[in-house]
Amino acid sequence: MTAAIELQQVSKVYGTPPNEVRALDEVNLAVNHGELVAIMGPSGSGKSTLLTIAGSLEEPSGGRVVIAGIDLSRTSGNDRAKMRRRLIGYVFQDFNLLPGLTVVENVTLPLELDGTGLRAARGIGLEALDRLGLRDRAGHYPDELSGGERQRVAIARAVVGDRQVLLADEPTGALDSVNGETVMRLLRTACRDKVAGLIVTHDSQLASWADRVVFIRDGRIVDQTITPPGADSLLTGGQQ
Ligand SMILES: Nc1ncnc2c1ncn2[C@@H]1O[C@H](COP(=O)(O)OP(=O)(O)OP(=O)(O)O)[C@@H](O)[C@H]1O
Repeated sequence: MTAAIELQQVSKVYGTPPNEVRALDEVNLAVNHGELVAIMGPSGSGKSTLLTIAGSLEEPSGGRVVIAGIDLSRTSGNDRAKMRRRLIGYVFQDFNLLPGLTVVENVTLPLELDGTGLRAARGIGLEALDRLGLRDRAGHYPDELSGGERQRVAIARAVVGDRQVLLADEPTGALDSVNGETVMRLLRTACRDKVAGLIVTHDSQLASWADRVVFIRDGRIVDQTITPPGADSLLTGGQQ
């Protein structure tokens, strides 16, 4: 099976000698469709760099990134932008919702940018909101929502349409522990089928929602643990 995301010998060097920083050092990582992988590691170890490179928001200094079988180094800037809109969803700690758009408009924006008609986009957006328990908030503006609700809107926007890759950098960082658990459960659910998820978190309790936890230090993967099946349901007393 082709992995949804594949990093092959990926390195990233910022700056120039003598001030260069090797943020990633020949990282190999593959995430399959339906798999959720958590990245953990100390501050400055390269977690965010790994995520931005996996999401084609930055280019590696060496190595290859392959998304859904497509080698990004062999695509044009235009095609990469298209892939980012169509295949990859991003969830950030500060939600990144546009304040002047309603909840459903925020969710459907990536679809519309990609040419989906207004009505069709709205239908798909409402369905995604429904799945996240936010249908009744569709016409509200982001500043009328709680932090947990805003993060759920960001997840709806990230998984709407044909997304195959979900990338999240500290997606629960601004939330209390109850909302943090809810968001992790939703990310877990979003990654059950075709979507591959890669999340950065510093919270080992939340990381245990993932199928696999990858530990990174000084830009290198130093360890991996596989979460035993059913561990996430133990955390919630079986509620999914
Ligand atoms: N644009 C940049 N220019 C120069 N150095 C950078 C840049 N971005 C990141 N770095 C450096 O690369 C290294 C890895 O940074 P990165 O943000 O990936 O770490 P992180 O593990 O996500 O850290 P944190 O947990 O503190 O967010 C750090 O030493 C950082 O200072």
